[in-house]
Amino acid sequence: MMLRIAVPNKGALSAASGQLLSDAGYLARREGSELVIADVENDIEFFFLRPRDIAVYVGSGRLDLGITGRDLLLDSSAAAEELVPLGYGFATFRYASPEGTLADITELAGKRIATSFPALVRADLAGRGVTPGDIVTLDGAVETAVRLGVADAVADVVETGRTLKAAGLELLGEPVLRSEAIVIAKRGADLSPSHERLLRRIQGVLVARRYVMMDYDVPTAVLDKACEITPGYESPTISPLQREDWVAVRAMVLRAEVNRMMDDLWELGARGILVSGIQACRL
Ligand SMILES: Nc1ncnc2c1ncn2[C@@H]1O[C@H](COP(=O)(O)OP(=O)(O)OP(=O)(O)O)[C@@H](O)[C@H]1O
Ligand SMILES: O=P(O)(O)OC[C@H]1O[C@H](OP(=O)(O)OP(=O)(O)O)[C@H](O)[C@@H]1O
Ligand SMILES: [Mg+2]
Repeated sequence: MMLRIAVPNKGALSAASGQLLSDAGYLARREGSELVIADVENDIEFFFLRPRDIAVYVGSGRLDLGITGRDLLLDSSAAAEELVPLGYGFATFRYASPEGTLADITELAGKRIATSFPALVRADLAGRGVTPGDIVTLDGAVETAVRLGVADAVADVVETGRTLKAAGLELLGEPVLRSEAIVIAKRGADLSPSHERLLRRIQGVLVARRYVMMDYDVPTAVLDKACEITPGYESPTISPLQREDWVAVRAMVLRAEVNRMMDDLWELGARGILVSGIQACRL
């Protein structure tokens, strides 16, 4: 049977999820409005659904895998679990209250809290032993709830913090959780070879985004030290050079560390240091 995958149809996770699947070699939405597309060549159907509903479909077992936000999964009561963090859609989930009113999360006791994530908030407050006055469940734009007098504080997704600030709210306490886009599956489900293949493709894209390939030449005398700087993903490749007492080294390195590594290698005596992108990989 065709693999069935749930993908966010709009909102903060939609464009990056489409890009990820397209980079992994799957068919992309042409109109941007299709509800379902069949990628016959890869034997996969993609269902474009509301990100909040995706855990429900996957938890029910009707869809094999889905992409959603960690916060949305935790707020749902679906029998679904996180398999792979995807490295985009980063946001924190936080409490906020009008500037200068509350100093600590414990002061939420007895207060009305507006949120689109009632289960997440209930569980978090219960874990802290704080009993709220009421949880006011709203569909969105919860920051406005305080100004309009239906709540004393909010619990919401915060990325830049601009929306909160504009509403005259300030952060309260540390983040409840750090969210990002994730791949989910039905809890405890066995993964078939075709599930595994899709996950390997996605992992391949994620690694190709995070790593680059580094090549350099180094005197044999300092090879060990050079390999400590660039230990590679598994192990660096060492090749002979025509020039005596020198070798060529090739290693995958984290993109974020490239410049520091090049400085260190140069000071060690390495030369001909080249960095190139990884188009795709399976590791
Ligand atoms: N700046 C952001 N604003 C909102 N959600 C974000 C942001 N950055 C990441 N996310 C994540 O996106 C997911 C929410 O998606 P989205 O906002 O598309 O859903 P929604 O609020 O139900 O829909 P919409 O806002 O389109 O009505 C959550 O997992 C959230 O953590
Ligand atoms: O910290 P910021 O960068 O300001 O982003 C966070 C805001 O973005 C989201 O709203 P969204 O646009 O999804 O609207 P919604 O509240 O209707 O879901 C979220 O609910 C916050 O309101
Ligand atoms: Mg939203």
